[in-house]
Amino acid sequence: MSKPRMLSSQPKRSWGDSHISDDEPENTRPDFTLNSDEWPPTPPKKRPVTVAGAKGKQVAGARQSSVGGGLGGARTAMGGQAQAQAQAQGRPLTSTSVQKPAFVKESPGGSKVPLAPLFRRAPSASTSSSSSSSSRPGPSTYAYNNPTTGSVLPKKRTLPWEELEASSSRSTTTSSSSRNFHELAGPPGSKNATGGAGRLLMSESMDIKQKVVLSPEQQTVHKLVVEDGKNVFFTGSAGTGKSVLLREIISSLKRKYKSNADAVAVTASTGMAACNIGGQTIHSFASIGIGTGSVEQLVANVKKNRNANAKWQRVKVLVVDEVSMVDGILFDKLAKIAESLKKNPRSKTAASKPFGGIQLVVTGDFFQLPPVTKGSSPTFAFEAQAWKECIHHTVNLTQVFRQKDTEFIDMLNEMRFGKLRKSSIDKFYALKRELKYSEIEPTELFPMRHDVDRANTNRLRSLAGESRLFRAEDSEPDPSKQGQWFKNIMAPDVLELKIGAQVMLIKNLDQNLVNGTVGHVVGFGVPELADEEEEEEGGREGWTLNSRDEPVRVKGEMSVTEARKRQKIAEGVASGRIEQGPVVAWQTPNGIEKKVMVREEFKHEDNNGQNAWAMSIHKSQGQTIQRVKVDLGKVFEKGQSYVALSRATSLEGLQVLRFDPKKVLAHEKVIQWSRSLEVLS
Ligand SMILES: Nc1ncnc2c1ncn2[C@@H]1O[C@H](COP(=O)(O)OP(=O)(O)OP(=O)(O)O)[C@@H](O)[C@H]1O
Repeated sequence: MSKPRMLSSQPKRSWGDSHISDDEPENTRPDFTLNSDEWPPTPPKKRPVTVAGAKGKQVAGARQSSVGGGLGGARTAMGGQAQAQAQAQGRPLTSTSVQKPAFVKESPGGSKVPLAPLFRRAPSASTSSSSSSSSRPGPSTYAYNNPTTGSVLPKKRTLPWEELEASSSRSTTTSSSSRNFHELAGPPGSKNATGGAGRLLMSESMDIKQKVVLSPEQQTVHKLVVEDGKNVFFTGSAGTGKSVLLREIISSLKRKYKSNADAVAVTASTGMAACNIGGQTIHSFASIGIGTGSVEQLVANVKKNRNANAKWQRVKVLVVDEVSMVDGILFDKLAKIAESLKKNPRSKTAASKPFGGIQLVVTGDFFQLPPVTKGSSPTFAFEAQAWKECIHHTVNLTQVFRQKDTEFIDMLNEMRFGKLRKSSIDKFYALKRELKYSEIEPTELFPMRHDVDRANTNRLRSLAGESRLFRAEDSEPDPSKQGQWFKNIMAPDVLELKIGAQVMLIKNLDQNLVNGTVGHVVGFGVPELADEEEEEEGGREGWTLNSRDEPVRVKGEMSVTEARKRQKIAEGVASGRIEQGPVVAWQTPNGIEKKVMVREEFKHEDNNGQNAWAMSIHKSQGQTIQRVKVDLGKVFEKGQSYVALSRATSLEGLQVLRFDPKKVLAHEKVIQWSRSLEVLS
């Protein structure tokens, strides 16, 4: 799997979203730590951080950092131009990190916008016995009835770097892992560029990725999967922590099977969703192309392919994310393929085990986006025969983390089932009012991709100043495969930015700078300056260089070493050897502005996040967004309204345009199926 590195911007690929029916990734989640004894969680201890400054080095602990973002906009043409420019400059265009910044627009200062704290709502009191309705090992379906009243997660953190001098007067923070941003078409020696003038300092301490503790119900699922080895489907409404849990499960399973790299197949229904969990599409894993043809044909094809067959033989656990978009017919086919391929031909008595004996870990919310069909009604995975035979445990997560307002949670739940009360309808209508904001504009969600592109392009064009184009590099060594990965990630492969562009973080940098955080570009800087840190903080005696490049002792200036280094960097920037990246002022959930130099490496599992002024509802699936403006006018899919509105963390941060209760629909089959779910205490 290629490890994409991300670069900078210039639209080659638009930001907004890919096609409505395109695969769309889900967001990266912060790291969570399982601690069964501890709930509510206690904040982890801060760890000291060391910083590597030079390109390609890492800031310890900030491995997941990165920004994503994108603007719709001059994509193809600019991409080609940018590429040509980069090639002309002898710069590589390969490498797969993708950086997706979230960009938004400037705003004339103002109050900070605090993000809503994480909320845990007490789960419903309903509990009952499990049922088992299959002839196979009886599937049980339950929700964990969590009696605790959780507390808010630790919020406080400090970023590792403070950029003292950026192109704006505000302080800046930087953190990142490998920096693999490359500017393509930035104006050489741009005035906007921080260039050698920027200096990144390490701030006091850095509690990078603070651990989040899984809730008891999440832990229950984790145990069922990892310790008990059960076939589990866990579901739950939007914001109940399915993605967070899945990430933890994947990493635990990988540890469990560390001697067999192919033991855990991490897959999802779409490329984008797969990318978010560091996996591949279910089709790709199974080596079945688009999955047409009979089971026999598909099995024969796999057997002809040595690698594919070996992969099937070695797999022990199959993880499937976003299962709501997996077609039920495909699910049955996969089960039969697995049974056929995993059958032991040497054993006369060997009967096929369900799904070939592979452990299944499946998650998703069938009330969200359904399988893509051409006109006909979709067949859901839960309708598959193999589903009944193979899924032994269905767990319904009940604790909503994304929203804290119980009224809002109830409204969303009604919407999920497509049945709104009059009072809720009135409230949704009332949400058409303008949102108040001081700096960061609400991110607009549209059903249609072209509306997203238009919105982002218009906003970018309306900004004064020059565009800077950044291209992601792909670390994939095989030239024929380079860049392929880009289409499956949220980050654009080429991103166009200007100072003032509103962007959205699409990776988790730390506890505060999380996927979905929005900010705006305030300048362009050089990450290499991050090498020079704390010692130079304010007011002490130091050295600088005069116009003849001679060290001169001055008060409050930099050391001669630093001065020389900065000088070299300035020269490097001027000659094009050293590339700059965007400096983004993020509005963190606790209302603090943090500036971060964005030049990150994206790995498959890092992908997450969204963009700037606008994005599609499909792409927003999985996101948590503080201020959202949703236009439901062109909603065309059941579950789409629910996905869109459930991205918001609060009613205060949600504006709904063209709300129409008739467009709040759920699939009847899903409603019926959900009634069959029972709950266990
Ligand atoms: N145990 C937890 N403690 C604190 N916060 C959590 C926990 N689990 C999840 N969250 C937070 O809740 C929010 C929603 O989580 P997540 O995206 O995993 O939900 P989801 O069920 O996958 O949502 P969706 O179905 O909309 O994609 C995120 O901000 C996540 O960080």
